[in-house]
Amino acid sequence: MQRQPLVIANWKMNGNRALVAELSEALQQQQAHYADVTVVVCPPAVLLPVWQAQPGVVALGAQDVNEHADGAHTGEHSLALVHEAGAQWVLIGHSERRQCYGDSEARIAQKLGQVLADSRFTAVLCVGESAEQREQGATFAVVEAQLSEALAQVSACERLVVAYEPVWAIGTGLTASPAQAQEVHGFIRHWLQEKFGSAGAAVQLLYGGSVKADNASELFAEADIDGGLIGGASLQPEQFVAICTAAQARSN
Ligand SMILES: O=C(CO)COP(=O)(O)O
Repeated sequence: MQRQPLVIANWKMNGNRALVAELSEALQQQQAHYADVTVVVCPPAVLLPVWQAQPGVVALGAQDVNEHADGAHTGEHSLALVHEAGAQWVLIGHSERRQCYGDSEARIAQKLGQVLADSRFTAVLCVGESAEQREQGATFAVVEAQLSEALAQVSACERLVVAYEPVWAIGTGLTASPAQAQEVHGFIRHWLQEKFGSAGAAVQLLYGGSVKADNASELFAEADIDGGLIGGASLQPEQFVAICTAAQARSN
Protein backbone atom coordinates (compact mmCIF):
# COMPACT_ATOMS: atom_id res chain seq x y z
CA MET A 1 0.00 0.00 0.00
CA GLN A 2 1.49 3.32 -1.14
CA ARG A 3 0.98 6.04 1.47
CA GLN A 4 2.11 9.61 0.93
CA PRO A 5 5.12 10.55 3.06
CA LEU A 6 4.31 13.07 5.79
CA VAL A 7 6.61 15.20 7.94
CA ILE A 8 5.22 17.35 10.74
CA ALA A 9 7.14 20.01 12.66
CA ASN A 10 6.10 20.40 16.29
CA TRP A 11 7.68 23.64 17.47
CA LYS A 12 6.27 23.17 20.99
CA MET A 13 6.75 26.48 22.88
CA ASN A 14 9.64 27.60 20.66
CA GLY A 15 10.23 29.73 17.60
CA ASN A 16 9.37 33.32 16.78
CA ARG A 17 8.45 35.47 13.79
CA ALA A 18 12.03 35.50 12.53
CA LEU A 19 12.17 31.70 12.49
CA VAL A 20 8.88 31.52 10.58
CA ALA A 21 10.46 33.58 7.80
CA GLU A 22 13.70 31.61 7.91
CA LEU A 23 12.15 28.14 7.81
CA SER A 24 9.55 29.18 5.27
CA GLU A 25 12.23 30.48 2.91
CA ALA A 26 14.40 27.37 3.30
CA LEU A 27 11.38 25.14 2.55
CA GLN A 28 10.41 27.19 -0.51
CA GLN A 29 13.94 27.08 -1.93
CA GLN A 30 14.28 23.31 -1.52
CA GLN A 31 10.75 22.27 -2.39
CA ALA A 32 11.82 20.35 -5.48
CA HIS A 33 13.70 17.94 -3.19
CA TYR A 34 10.60 16.92 -1.25
CA ALA A 35 7.93 17.45 -3.90
CA ASP A 36 5.84 14.39 -2.94
CA VAL A 37 6.01 14.90 0.83
CA THR A 38 3.19 16.57 2.76
CA VAL A 39 4.83 19.02 5.17
CA VAL A 40 2.89 20.40 8.12
CA VAL A 41 4.12 22.96 10.65
CA CYS A 42 2.58 23.19 14.12
CA PRO A 43 3.89 26.42 15.66
CA PRO A 44 2.66 27.98 18.91
CA ALA A 45 -0.90 29.07 18.10
CA VAL A 46 -0.07 32.79 18.14
CA LEU A 47 2.33 32.22 15.23
CA LEU A 48 -0.26 30.49 13.02
CA PRO A 49 -1.33 33.77 11.34
CA VAL A 50 2.33 34.63 10.74
CA TRP A 51 2.79 31.30 8.96
CA GLN A 52 -0.51 31.84 7.15
CA ALA A 53 0.93 34.99 5.56
CA GLN A 54 3.87 33.06 4.05
CA PRO A 55 3.76 31.58 0.52
CA GLY A 56 1.93 28.30 1.01
CA VAL A 57 4.44 25.49 0.72
CA VAL A 58 3.37 23.95 4.03
CA ALA A 59 0.08 23.08 5.68
CA LEU A 60 -0.49 24.34 9.21
CA GLY A 61 -1.45 22.55 12.36
CA ALA A 62 -2.29 23.29 15.98
CA GLN A 63 -0.41 21.56 18.80
CA ASP A 64 -3.62 20.94 20.72
CA VAL A 65 -7.22 22.11 20.85
CA ASN A 66 -9.77 22.44 23.62
CA GLU A 67 -12.57 19.87 23.66
CA HIS A 68 -15.25 22.58 23.97
CA ALA A 69 -16.55 24.68 21.08
CA ASP A 70 -16.40 28.01 22.96
CA GLY A 71 -16.99 29.54 26.37
CA ALA A 72 -15.16 30.38 29.58
CA HIS A 73 -11.89 28.47 29.06
CA THR A 74 -9.15 31.01 29.74
CA GLY A 75 -5.96 30.34 27.83
CA GLU A 76 -7.44 27.68 25.54
CA HIS A 77 -8.14 27.55 21.79
CA SER A 78 -11.16 26.05 20.04
CA LEU A 79 -11.12 24.18 16.77
CA ALA A 80 -12.93 27.10 15.09
CA LEU A 81 -10.25 29.54 16.30
CA VAL A 82 -7.31 27.51 15.07
CA HIS A 83 -9.11 26.98 11.77
CA GLU A 84 -9.49 30.72 11.33
CA ALA A 85 -5.76 31.05 11.99
CA GLY A 86 -5.01 28.61 9.17
CA ALA A 87 -4.75 25.21 10.86
CA GLN A 88 -6.08 22.11 9.12
CA TRP A 89 -4.22 19.60 11.27
CA VAL A 90 -4.29 19.09 15.04
CA LEU A 91 -1.96 17.12 17.31
CA ILE A 92 -3.89 15.28 20.01
CA GLY A 93 -2.49 13.52 23.07
CA HIS A 94 1.15 14.57 22.85
CA SER A 95 3.01 13.08 25.82
CA GLU A 96 3.77 16.58 27.16
CA ARG A 97 0.03 17.30 27.22
CA ARG A 98 -0.61 13.94 28.87
CA GLN A 99 2.12 14.35 31.51
CA CYS A 100 2.03 18.08 32.31
CA TYR A 101 -1.35 19.48 31.29
CA GLY A 102 -3.93 16.97 32.45
CA ASP A 103 -4.85 15.32 29.17
CA SER A 104 -6.45 12.12 30.47
CA GLU A 105 -7.46 9.31 28.12
CA ALA A 106 -11.07 10.51 28.40
CA ARG A 107 -10.15 14.08 27.49
CA ILE A 108 -8.00 12.91 24.59
CA ALA A 109 -10.92 10.84 23.29
CA GLN A 110 -13.18 13.89 23.47
CA LYS A 111 -10.67 16.11 21.66
CA LEU A 112 -10.01 13.50 19.02
CA GLY A 113 -13.71 12.89 18.43
CA GLN A 114 -14.26 16.59 17.94
CA VAL A 115 -11.43 16.94 15.42
CA LEU A 116 -12.43 13.85 13.44
CA ALA A 117 -16.04 15.04 13.31
CA ASP A 118 -14.93 18.20 11.48
CA SER A 119 -14.17 17.39 7.84
CA ARG A 120 -11.83 20.38 7.53
CA PHE A 121 -9.26 18.73 9.82
CA THR A 122 -6.88 15.81 10.06
CA ALA A 123 -6.08 14.57 13.58
CA VAL A 124 -2.66 13.29 14.61
CA LEU A 125 -3.04 11.03 17.63
CA CYS A 126 0.21 10.68 19.61
CA VAL A 127 0.92 7.48 21.54
CA GLY A 128 4.00 6.01 23.20
CA GLU A 129 5.44 4.38 26.28
CA SER A 130 7.76 5.70 29.00
CA ALA A 131 11.23 4.26 29.67
CA GLU A 132 9.89 2.47 32.73
CA GLN A 133 7.01 0.92 30.78
CA ARG A 134 9.42 -0.29 28.09
CA GLU A 135 11.71 -1.82 30.72
CA GLN A 136 8.72 -3.65 32.17
CA GLY A 137 7.88 -5.07 28.74
CA ALA A 138 4.63 -3.13 28.66
CA THR A 139 5.16 -1.19 25.40
CA PHE A 140 2.48 -2.95 23.33
CA ALA A 141 -0.03 -2.97 26.20
CA VAL A 142 0.44 0.77 26.76
CA VAL A 143 0.12 1.63 23.07
CA GLU A 144 -2.88 -0.64 22.66
CA ALA A 145 -4.64 0.95 25.66
CA GLN A 146 -3.95 4.46 24.31
CA LEU A 147 -5.30 3.53 20.87
CA SER A 148 -8.39 1.74 22.11
CA GLU A 149 -9.37 4.44 24.59
CA ALA A 150 -8.82 7.33 22.18
CA LEU A 151 -10.57 5.58 19.29
CA ALA A 152 -13.34 3.78 21.17
CA GLN A 153 -16.11 5.91 19.63
CA VAL A 154 -14.44 6.42 16.25
CA SER A 155 -15.72 4.46 13.28
CA ALA A 156 -13.78 5.94 10.34
CA CYS A 157 -10.06 6.63 9.97
CA GLU A 158 -9.85 8.62 6.71
CA ARG A 159 -8.57 11.77 8.44
CA LEU A 160 -6.53 10.10 11.14
CA VAL A 161 -2.74 9.91 11.49
CA VAL A 162 -1.05 8.07 14.36
CA ALA A 163 2.33 9.21 15.68
CA TYR A 164 4.38 6.78 17.76
CA GLU A 165 6.55 8.83 20.10
CA PRO A 166 8.31 6.79 22.78
CA VAL A 167 8.52 9.20 25.72
CA TRP A 168 12.12 8.15 26.45
CA ALA A 169 13.17 9.31 22.97
CA ILE A 170 11.60 12.78 23.07
CA GLY A 171 14.16 15.55 23.37
CA THR A 172 16.71 13.14 24.83
CA GLY A 173 18.87 12.42 21.81
CA LEU A 174 17.97 8.74 22.31
CA THR A 175 16.22 7.50 19.18
CA ALA A 176 14.40 4.21 18.86
CA SER A 177 16.37 2.05 16.45
CA PRO A 178 14.61 1.59 13.10
CA ALA A 179 13.81 -2.00 14.11
CA GLN A 180 12.41 -0.95 17.51
CA ALA A 181 10.26 1.73 15.88
CA GLN A 182 9.06 -0.58 13.08
CA GLU A 183 8.10 -3.24 15.62
CA VAL A 184 5.68 -0.82 17.29
CA HIS A 185 4.50 0.68 13.98
CA GLY A 186 3.74 -2.84 12.74
CA PHE A 187 1.74 -3.45 15.90
CA ILE A 188 -0.19 -0.18 15.42
CA ARG A 189 -0.83 -1.03 11.74
CA HIS A 190 -2.19 -4.43 12.70
CA TRP A 191 -4.40 -2.90 15.40
CA LEU A 192 -5.80 -0.31 12.95
CA GLN A 193 -6.55 -3.00 10.36
CA GLU A 194 -8.36 -5.09 12.95
CA LYS A 195 -10.50 -2.09 13.91
CA PHE A 196 -11.02 -0.33 10.59
CA GLY A 197 -10.49 -3.14 8.08
CA SER A 198 -8.69 -2.29 4.84
CA ALA A 199 -8.94 1.48 5.56
CA GLY A 200 -6.48 0.87 8.41
CA ALA A 201 -3.80 0.07 5.83
CA ALA A 202 -4.00 3.64 4.49
CA VAL A 203 -3.46 5.44 7.81
CA GLN A 204 -0.12 7.25 7.83
CA LEU A 205 2.06 6.34 10.80
CA LEU A 206 4.74 8.77 11.97
CA TYR A 207 7.70 8.17 14.24
CA GLY A 208 8.74 10.93 16.65
CA GLY A 209 11.58 11.18 19.15
CA SER A 210 14.97 12.72 18.39
CA VAL A 211 14.61 12.42 14.61
CA LYS A 212 17.51 14.29 13.00
CA ALA A 213 18.87 14.68 9.49
CA ASP A 214 21.35 11.87 10.11
CA ASN A 215 18.90 9.21 11.32
CA ALA A 216 15.78 10.10 9.30
CA SER A 217 16.59 8.05 6.20
CA GLU A 218 17.05 4.76 8.03
CA LEU A 219 13.82 5.28 10.00
CA PHE A 220 11.84 6.24 6.90
CA ALA A 221 13.11 3.13 5.10
CA GLU A 222 10.98 0.92 7.36
CA ALA A 223 7.75 -0.51 5.96
CA ASP A 224 5.32 1.22 8.32
CA ILE A 225 7.16 4.48 9.08
CA ASP A 226 5.52 6.95 6.71
CA GLY A 227 7.35 10.00 8.02
CA GLY A 228 8.17 11.85 11.21
CA LEU A 229 6.90 14.16 13.92
CA ILE A 230 9.85 16.41 14.52
CA GLY A 231 10.55 18.52 17.60
CA GLY A 232 14.00 20.04 18.12
CA ALA A 233 15.26 19.52 14.56
CA SER A 234 12.26 21.42 13.16
CA LEU A 235 13.70 24.59 14.70
CA GLN A 236 16.80 24.25 12.50
CA PRO A 237 15.85 24.95 8.88
CA GLU A 238 18.74 22.99 7.35
CA GLN A 239 17.99 19.93 9.50
CA PHE A 240 14.26 20.10 8.87
CA VAL A 241 14.62 20.45 5.10
CA ALA A 242 17.01 17.47 5.11
CA ILE A 243 14.42 15.41 7.02
CA CYS A 244 11.70 16.33 4.50
CA THR A 245 14.10 15.36 1.71
CA ALA A 246 14.78 12.01 3.41
CA ALA A 247 11.02 11.34 3.43
CA GLN A 248 10.84 11.95 -0.34
CA ALA A 249 12.77 8.70 -0.85
CA ARG A 250 9.63 6.78 0.21
CA SER A 251 7.86 7.86 -2.98
CA ASN A 252 10.78 7.31 -5.37
O1 LIG B 1 7.94 15.36 20.80
C1 LIG B 1 8.41 15.37 19.68
C2 LIG B 1 7.61 15.85 18.53
O2 LIG B 1 6.27 15.96 18.89
C3 LIG B 1 9.79 14.94 19.41
O3 LIG B 1 10.65 15.90 19.89
P1 LIG B 1 12.21 15.82 19.55
O4 LIG B 1 12.31 15.65 18.06
O5 LIG B 1 12.78 17.12 20.04
O6 LIG B 1 12.74 14.63 20.29
